[in-house]
Amino acid sequence: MTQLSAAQNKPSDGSKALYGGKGTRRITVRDIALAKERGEKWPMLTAYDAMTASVFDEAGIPVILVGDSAGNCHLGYDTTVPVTLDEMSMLSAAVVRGTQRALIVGDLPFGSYQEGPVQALRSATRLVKEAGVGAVKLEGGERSHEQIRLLVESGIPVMAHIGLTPQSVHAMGYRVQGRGEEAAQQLLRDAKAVQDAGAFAVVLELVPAELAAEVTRVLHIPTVGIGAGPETDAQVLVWTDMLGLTSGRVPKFVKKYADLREVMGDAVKAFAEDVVGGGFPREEHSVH
Ligand SMILES: Nc1nc(=O)c2c([nH]1)NC[C@@H]1CN(c3ccc(C(=O)N[C@@H](CCC(=O)O)C(=O)O)cc3)CN21
Ligand SMILES: CC(C)C(=O)C(=O)O
Ligand SMILES: [Mg+2]
Repeated sequence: MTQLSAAQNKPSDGSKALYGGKGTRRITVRDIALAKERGEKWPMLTAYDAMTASVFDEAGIPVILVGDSAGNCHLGYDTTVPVTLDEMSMLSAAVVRGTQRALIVGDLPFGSYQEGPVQALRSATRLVKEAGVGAVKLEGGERSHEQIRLLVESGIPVMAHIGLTPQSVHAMGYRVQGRGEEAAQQLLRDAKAVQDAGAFAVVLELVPAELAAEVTRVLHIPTVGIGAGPETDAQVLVWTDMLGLTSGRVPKFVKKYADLREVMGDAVKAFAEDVVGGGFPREEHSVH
């Protein structure tokens, strides 16, 4: 177990930062808390399989979310709503196996915690014991504070998620949250509720940048923005969006860092043309 030096406020194993730090020791929620004290920003990405997660882990991404966005980005559903706990457990276990350093956060899917704290604990325990995640995430502010409290009391770190909560798409749509004085006050109450319940971080999804900045100043736990402007402590994107693999429309807050759909499509067509035209396999790909 690596000792943390309170005086330096740094991990004492030589790693300087969540991103850019060294070593393969698993990052913990304690490391996340210290990053906020240092005023350090950090990146988070989703992943749904071991291979992709290993790329992000080797690139130094300190926190990987096994998002229920797997529903529409990996499993072919239209939304996150149909995703099951069995599916999340299987995908989360793969991401844990593919990584050494990143803190792995498993999303609790719709229907696996809404019944109450006991159901939430049963579901989160499965992700911790079967999949090996270091933390879980669930949606909702004031409405989920009892679930968060019991999980944290039971020893399971919780990342909260407020603002746009996609599991409620049939009730709220995919609309910006926290616009107007009343909605802004509700978002601030939600943020304080999850902090008071013991969450170690909170995702702010699709909220005005000024409001996300205010929440980030008011809270002592880190905020993780997605469509929430530049002032949050961390930023998260869905990996298939930022690498250009998502089919169809992506939210406007996404920055596309590569076009893997084009790269993969071109490569697959080159293979197909080789097969049809006799360009593959050649002598060097053959055995005798
Ligand atoms: N591919 C993908 N990317 C995501 O970021 C994502 C998912 N899927 N699935 C789960 C949730 C759903 N999310 C969404 C889905 C739609 C919008 C959207 O349509 N937003 C509009 C703005 C709406 C408004 O202005 O009120 C947009 O044009 O971006 C945003 C976030 C974020 N998450
Ligand atoms: C967009 C992030 C925060 C998420 O919840 C997911 O990918 O499921
Ligand atoms: Mg999610």
